[in-house]
Amino acid sequence: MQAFERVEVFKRALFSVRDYREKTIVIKYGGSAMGSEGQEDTLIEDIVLLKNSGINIVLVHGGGKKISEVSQKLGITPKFVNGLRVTDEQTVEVVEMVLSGQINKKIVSQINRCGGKAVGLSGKDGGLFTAEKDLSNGDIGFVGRIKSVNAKILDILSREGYICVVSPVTSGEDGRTYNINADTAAGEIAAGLGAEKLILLTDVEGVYEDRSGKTSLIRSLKTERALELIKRGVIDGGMIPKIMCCVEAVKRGVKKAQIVDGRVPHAVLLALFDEDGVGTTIEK
Ligand SMILES: Nc1ncnc2c1ncn2[C@@H]1O[C@H](COP(=O)(O)OP(=O)(O)O)[C@@H](O)[C@H]1O
Ligand SMILES: CC(=O)N[C@@H](CCC(=O)OP(=O)(O)O)C(=O)O
Repeated sequence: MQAFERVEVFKRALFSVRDYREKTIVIKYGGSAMGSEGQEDTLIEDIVLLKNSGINIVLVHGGGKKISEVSQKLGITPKFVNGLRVTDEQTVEVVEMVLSGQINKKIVSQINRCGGKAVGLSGKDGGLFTAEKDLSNGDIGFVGRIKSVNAKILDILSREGYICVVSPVTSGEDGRTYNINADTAAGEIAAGLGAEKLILLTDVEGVYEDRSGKTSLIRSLKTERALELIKRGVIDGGMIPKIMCCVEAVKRGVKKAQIVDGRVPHAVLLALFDEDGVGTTIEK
């Protein structure tokens, strides 16, 4: 790259940092993007760098793959309805152990080791989420629907320099533990905080129009077309809750939502500073 081209890149990045300063970016880190070689270190680095540049970061993580692995070891066969895990009493215990225990604490300690200040929260902590049983897909057990997000707790921690790392497990008003899809939780948090952007990191480049080939990556998607692609069956499985949460988030005031390949090193920096070059952007 020539010197003048490099300068252009620096300038673009500096202007973007200025535009995002003091705004909130919600990042959802999906289980299927976890564990690719070297990628996790760059994600943690990016998050700490962005926070140090004055951008508020909230990281919501999933861990569906790991939950399925542990469940299978315990003789439970994972079952999904429209991308949501059928969650019986035994499964919800596995979900809480894996998400709020193992994965949340691992990410918190990685951020702290990298020079950031991270706090791990589940929906239970500080009353982050109020929830009730989600019956929109029939009765699929202890799957929750978020009724409200306590944005204040996230604001207080953010203002004090903390990066909030959120596990999508919470209690319902009935005192039971509920499993919430991490995309849905991230969308609710983004809407609750009036975030500038919601970034979903996953294991595909973005949304494909034709699942068989890379050439069909959709760069930009309006909410109506996104819903139509679900109806036509082009979008299915774990991509359904992703699209639904993006659609809901942008309807409720989040400026943009982006689905990007989280297996790529520095995926978050690319999503913020090379917006047109990566993933699928969902706008109203
Ligand atoms: N139209 C589509 N374009 C891309 N991926 C799709 C589409 N429809 C369904 N998918 C599936 O959605 C998956 C991502 O969802 P999921 O496995 O739940 O990831 P995560 O763990 O990141 O939440 C992709 O790996 C892909 O198999
Ligand atoms: C209700 C429901 O489906 N909950 C999810 C929560 C974890 C998650 O969403 O993880 P990913 O982002 O890695 O898919 C589950 O049990 O798998």
